[in-house]
Amino acid sequence: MKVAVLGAAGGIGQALALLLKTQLPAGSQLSLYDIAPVTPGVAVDLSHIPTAVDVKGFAGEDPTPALEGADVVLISAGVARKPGMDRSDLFNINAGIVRNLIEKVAVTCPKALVGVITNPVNTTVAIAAEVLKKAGVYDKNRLFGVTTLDVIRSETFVAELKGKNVADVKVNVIGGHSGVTILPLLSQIDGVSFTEDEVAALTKRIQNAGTEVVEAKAGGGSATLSMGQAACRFGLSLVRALNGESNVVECAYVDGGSEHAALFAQPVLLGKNGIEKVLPYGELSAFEAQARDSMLDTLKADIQLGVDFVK
Ligand SMILES: NC(=O)c1ccc[n+]([C@@H]2O[C@H](COP(=O)([O-])OP(=O)(O)OC[C@H]3O[C@@H](n4cnc5c(N)ncnc54)[C@H](O)[C@@H]3O)[C@@H](O)[C@H]2O)c1
Ligand SMILES: O=C(O)C[C@H](O)C(=O)O
Repeated sequence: MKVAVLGAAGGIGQALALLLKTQLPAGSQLSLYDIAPVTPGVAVDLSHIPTAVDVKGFAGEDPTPALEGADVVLISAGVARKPGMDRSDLFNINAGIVRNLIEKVAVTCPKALVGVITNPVNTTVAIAAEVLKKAGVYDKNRLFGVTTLDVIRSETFVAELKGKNVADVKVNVIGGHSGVTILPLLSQIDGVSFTEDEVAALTKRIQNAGTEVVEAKAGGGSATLSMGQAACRFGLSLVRALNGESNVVECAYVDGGSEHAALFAQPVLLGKNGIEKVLPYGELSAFEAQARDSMLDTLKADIQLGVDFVK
């Protein structure tokens, strides 16, 4: 099994690479790529950790050597927010970065499962899909926007608020990955109930959690460590499914035939070919149904921006 991380010298990339080096199954290969010249050194550093995961690092303009033979590609290359910015403000720089990297994926490892972390995810995944279509290798079951951070935040905040063991709290988050498009389904959590005020406040906190980190880091970037953990969880789920494990389910932003938008985050069952089945997200409360419906104009506009960028 070979996992490639693109953007591997960055805040997310290094945290993710460390977690993968310690948690990928024995015999896996970890392939790190970044334009930053330090990247081979990051790989040497990780290679001293005693696990049976082989690590190689590549720098420079061309990601091809890192992508050769990759089964899973996780992309966190690009710029991060500073206070006062929205994720959409990253579009101008990150759109071109994702397009160029996916063009290489299309040629080098078109069958890989690809997880896009780079923001604005609502748009960069649309860009990735269009690039893969243009190259004639698009498989909607193999492309994912990584929204796992919204899931782990929801689980953490709910456990904190309700005094639960976080290991017992499971939350699905649907929609997209920015502001009002992030919709945690709090009404469905087993054994937990909320007042209307709690639902409103918690939903808002989860939607603004990225900004909470950006402001706390005060110009030093956005979530990197929690995102490294989230991306590791998602990447390992892809690997487990590729290795034949059953019942691997994650929420992700996918082209899953949603009635709401061309790309929509919801739970998916993962298998050897990526998405095995798009799962229904269940019944919504009145609050959630209203929130879902009112996010759709924003989500569709974000997707269209990506489609237009490639066309
Ligand atoms: N999906 C999510 O939930 C989520 C969460 C947090 C951050 N993000 C996004 O992830 C991205 C990365 O965040 P970060 O904190 O790691 O940023 P960072 O600046 O620390 O790291 C980004 C890395 O990308 C590299 N890079 C830039 N252009 C590249 C290219 N063309 N090819 C390869 N590498 C390239 C840089 O050299 C840098 O090492 C941002 O867009 C951020 O908004 C997404
Ligand atoms: O908020 C950001 O800019 C980064 C990321 O999308 C997050 O949710 O933390």
